[in-house]
Amino acid sequence: MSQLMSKLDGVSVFAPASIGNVSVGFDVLGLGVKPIDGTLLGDVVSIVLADEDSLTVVGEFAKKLPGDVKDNIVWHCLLLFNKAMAEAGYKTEKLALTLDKKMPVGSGLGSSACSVVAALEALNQFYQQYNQTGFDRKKMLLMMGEMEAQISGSLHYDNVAPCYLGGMQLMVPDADIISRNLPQFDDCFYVMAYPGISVSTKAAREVLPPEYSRADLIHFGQNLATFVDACHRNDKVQAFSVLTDVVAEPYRQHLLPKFAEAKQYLLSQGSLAVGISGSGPTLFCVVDDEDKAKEFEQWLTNNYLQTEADGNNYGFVHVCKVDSQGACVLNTDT
Ligand SMILES: Nc1ncnc2c1ncn2[C@@H]1O[C@H](COP(=O)(O)OP(=O)(O)O)[C@@H](O)[C@H]1O
Ligand SMILES: N[C@@H](CCOP(=O)(O)O)C(=O)O
Repeated sequence: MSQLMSKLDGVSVFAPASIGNVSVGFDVLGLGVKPIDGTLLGDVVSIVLADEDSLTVVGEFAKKLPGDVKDNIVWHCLLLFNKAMAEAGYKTEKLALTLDKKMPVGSGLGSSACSVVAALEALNQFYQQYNQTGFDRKKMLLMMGEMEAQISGSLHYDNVAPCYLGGMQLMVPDADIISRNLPQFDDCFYVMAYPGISVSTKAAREVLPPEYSRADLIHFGQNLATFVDACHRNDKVQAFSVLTDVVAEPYRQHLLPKFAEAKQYLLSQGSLAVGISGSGPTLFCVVDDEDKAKEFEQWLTNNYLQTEADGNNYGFVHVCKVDSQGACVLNTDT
């Protein structure tokens, strides 16, 4: 073991928060985000060689996760990764995993995706460094999608893809590609307001209607197509002018106290767009002026945060920019 340990002390991977749907692309559009003040908004998974497989959960939101670590999605990621390694004929080792759960659960910030991506990428990085085995981008995305589906009840890549790859990701119906990067607007700020209450993704999917009208279908297709076209032409005004959600927001906003009032206020004050991040309750607001972003951060802190049933307030607001890097290995001294 000591000879093996000297070969590789361990690996830590950070996976960032993301905005699922971005209003116009239900289940098919997602954006990785990072706070401009350097806060690590995302989960970290660290791995070292051990005598037994184990998972330890630490961090601010550890207590919100299942008590038995075998119910934690990170544990399922280890099982899935080991199975894939065996199928590929690669050797695996006993590992001690630590999840630093920095992300609130049921927040609309892609919390489960952060854990899934950090875990699978940490395992992949570990084996790439340890014995030059592991998987390519496509296999990794497929495993990430499988884990996200297990936890949320349906397959959607709009959190795992931007969390893993960074930037704005558009899911394409081609099993060889899965996701394509869309050009983004470098001068835009995304003010992310997590009110501190939890909304389960599964429950927020169940409130959606099973069918949509022809008018909604046309509206949806036109908004998404116009947004994608505007991103490619670097036309910020056009892009954000069509950021309207006809699929989820009308049916979910009643789950988000004060969302409608906050949206109305922020749009009246010059925000380019306001929407529900993922399935909520986090609100995102787009602006292209840093002072305005900070002004909205303060307003949302005063007006959008809520008190949980236990009397605590777990909410926060961050001014973010696009995270173009996605999941990354942290230096051991980070
Ligand atoms: N590592 C983990 N991170 C997040 N959720 C987890 C994890 N492990 C298990 N869970 C469970 O998965 C569910 C995730 O809920 P979900 O609403 O999908 O969260 P989010 O929208 O924040 O990704 C919760 O019931 C949570 O207890
Ligand atoms: N497309 C999904 C996104 C869920 O995101 P989360 O951050 O709430 O897990 C949906 O809208 O259901």
